[in-house]
Amino acid sequence: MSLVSVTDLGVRMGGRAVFSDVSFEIGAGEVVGLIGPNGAGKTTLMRALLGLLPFEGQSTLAALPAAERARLAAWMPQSREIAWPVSVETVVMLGRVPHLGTLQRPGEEDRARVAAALERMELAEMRDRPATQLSGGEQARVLIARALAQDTPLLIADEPIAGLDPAHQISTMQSFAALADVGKSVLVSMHDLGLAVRHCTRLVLLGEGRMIADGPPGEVLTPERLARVFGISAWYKVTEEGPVYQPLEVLR
Ligand SMILES: Nc1ncnc2c1ncn2[C@@H]1O[C@H](COP(=O)(O)OP(=O)(O)OP(=O)(O)O)[C@@H](O)[C@H]1O
Repeated sequence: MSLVSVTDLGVRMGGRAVFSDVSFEIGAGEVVGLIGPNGAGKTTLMRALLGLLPFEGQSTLAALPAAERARLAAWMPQSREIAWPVSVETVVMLGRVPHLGTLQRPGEEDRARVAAALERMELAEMRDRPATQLSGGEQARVLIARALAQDTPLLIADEPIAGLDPAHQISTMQSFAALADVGKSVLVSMHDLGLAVRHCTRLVLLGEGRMIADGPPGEVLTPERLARVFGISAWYKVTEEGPVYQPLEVLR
């Protein structure tokens, strides 16, 4: 079953095409890493498929009414600023809004989902602190927890691990894998190719104004593509500890 399908998607901005003819589907149980150099159009692609900006082509998600879309997909944008001095728990509870009727107060299930998301992102002890007083990485974890609490079949996250310490980068990617294990899916943009190879079931590579590749990580990141698209070389090996991918040198 496909959770989202985009066909011939294209976006123009500032009078030029950011990308065109992008087509892919995300099924249940996938962690799809969206990779590509700065400016390749990763954020633009995510916003377009959510219907947050004008595009050419089709997106099944963008075609849905807003309320239905919020129950199908949680969106974690790149900007991390939490503007209001409300508690961590209150911010995470906002993830439950799509599940509440007008003027309906959160119930037992909502509180349980929020507690699980706080636990998952190791925020339980900070639940009463004003979110604005947390560090940048802690605020990012609060927003990931909010997206987890939304409890949607699909989570779309724009560079969620940027700025997190190594332990929280790994545990966040493991949280995404755990979602996939229970049949949910994640579309996650990221620059850390090592973590992408290790934790994503599939990679979509964006560059040169189009989708260059879509497939298993080891097949997408060939030395030729790495050199052409990112201008780097890398060392890759499937070890007893899982796949290890280490960027090495700049080639240009
Ligand atoms: N509002 C805008 N007007 C004009 N051009 C824009 C606008 N927003 C983005 N762009 C351009 O679209 C291109 C893609 O931007 P986007 O932010 O989607 O890239 P990205 O792959 O997410 O980059 P990064 O890895 O740096 O976050 C860039 O060249 C950018 O300059």
